[in-house]
Amino acid sequence: LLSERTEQMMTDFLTAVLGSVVATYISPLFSLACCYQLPIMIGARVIEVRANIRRQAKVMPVEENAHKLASIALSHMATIKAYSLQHRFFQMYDAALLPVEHARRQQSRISAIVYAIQNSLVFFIYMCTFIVGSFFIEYGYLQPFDFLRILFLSQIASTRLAIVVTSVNDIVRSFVSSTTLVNVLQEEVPVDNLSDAGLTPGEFDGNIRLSKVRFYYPTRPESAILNELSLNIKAGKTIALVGPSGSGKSTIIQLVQRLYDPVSGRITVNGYDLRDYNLSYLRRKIVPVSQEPTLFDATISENIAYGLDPLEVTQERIVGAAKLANIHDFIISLPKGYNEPCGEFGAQLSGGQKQRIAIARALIRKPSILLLDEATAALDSASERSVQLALENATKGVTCLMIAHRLSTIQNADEIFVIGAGRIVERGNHNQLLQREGLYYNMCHRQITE
Ligand SMILES: Nc1ncnc2c1ncn2[C@@H]1O[C@H](COP(=O)(O)OP(=O)(O)OP(=O)(O)O)[C@@H](O)[C@H]1O
Repeated sequence: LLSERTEQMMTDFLTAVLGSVVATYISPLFSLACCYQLPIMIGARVIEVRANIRRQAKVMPVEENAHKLASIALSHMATIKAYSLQHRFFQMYDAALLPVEHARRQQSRISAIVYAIQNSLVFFIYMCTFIVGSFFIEYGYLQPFDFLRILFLSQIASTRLAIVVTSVNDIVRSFVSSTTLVNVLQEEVPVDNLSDAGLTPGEFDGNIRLSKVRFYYPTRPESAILNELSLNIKAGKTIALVGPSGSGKSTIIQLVQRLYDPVSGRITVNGYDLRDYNLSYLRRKIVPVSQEPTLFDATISENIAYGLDPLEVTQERIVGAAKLANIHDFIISLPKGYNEPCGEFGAQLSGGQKQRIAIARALIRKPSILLLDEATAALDSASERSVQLALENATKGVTCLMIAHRLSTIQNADEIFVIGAGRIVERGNHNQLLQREGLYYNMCHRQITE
């Protein structure tokens, strides 16, 4: 009898333990799984995030267009006002933003539906649990106490799981963003502007040699811009590039700056291949002045010294560069002198003044090679004279490679290269080229008769 009682007790005990384990661990999970809470919540979130990401991918280029339009409008405000184009730009901007608005509305709708499902689902699950629980209790499959345990544990579990569900949003977003980021990081950069590697020789004489350079722009590999072009520029000389529009003059200047690398052939400066130099060293030695210099929304001093170590640049150096660039007298006539703001894109200055500040910015770097891409083309004849004077100062003792459409501005160049169809078709000084009566002669003749 004793053994029978003991056996019965043991069985009861084991059943109670097993039942309690099942009730504590398996039943709540089972009930949760049965209630579809987790899969539905996660599923809804994933659908929402994916839909939003897909929509975002479509919206992004549209948003970029709108941003571009806004920045064009800002930088050409004077032209827009002059031609009364404000209304047209408003319409274009509105039209550009319409698809964005549409997509954003769709995104909000999807988010609202998902939010509603998630929140009502909890109450729906309580309802299901009570219905199923009362059924089990009624038919003796479950004790009321166990049911309460299940309910209590499911609540704890669902709160924890809700945290997981909210993170799904971030996980999917991070996954998509990190994929984009990794793609960007893995993209091959033709010229790595941030690299610290490369030569920084103590001597930099300014000899430039282009040997059989072939080049096409990466976006247009089918049209060759330079065809095995070779030219040699001696240190300290002033060289002019002339030729018809689109013949590749600015491209040569960009290659010498190493904004691009030649497809084949070599460009050497100071005897070394451009690719071997440290880029920031190279950019200090080879300085460009373009037709429309970019000034920043900062003071004149800051614009002249832009990018240089503030500890290295004294006011004396800034003033020295401004004097050489023939702009000092104008600067000191301003109410705040060197601390006068230039305005956005240098809007508070004339074309000639901007150009001379840009020349001062180039000169303060003490370049060995100066690249002038139609530096006086946008100026009237009075401004051109003062900029020309600034350039004469700037080019003393440095190698200067210049492009000019007005051939009168390059007559004194040591050598003139006439570019045609990506090659050098004529070379010599002004008088030699006139005597040849070739392309240069015709260009000069056309400009005199115009
Ligand atoms: N970033 C670019 N991508 C693709 N093609 C370009 C790019 N820049 C210039 N080109 C093309 O390369 C050719 C040479 O242009 P480049 O600016 O060197 O000529 P250019 O002789 O300086 O002309 P211009 O005298 O009119 O300034 C042109 O046909 C031009 O359309």
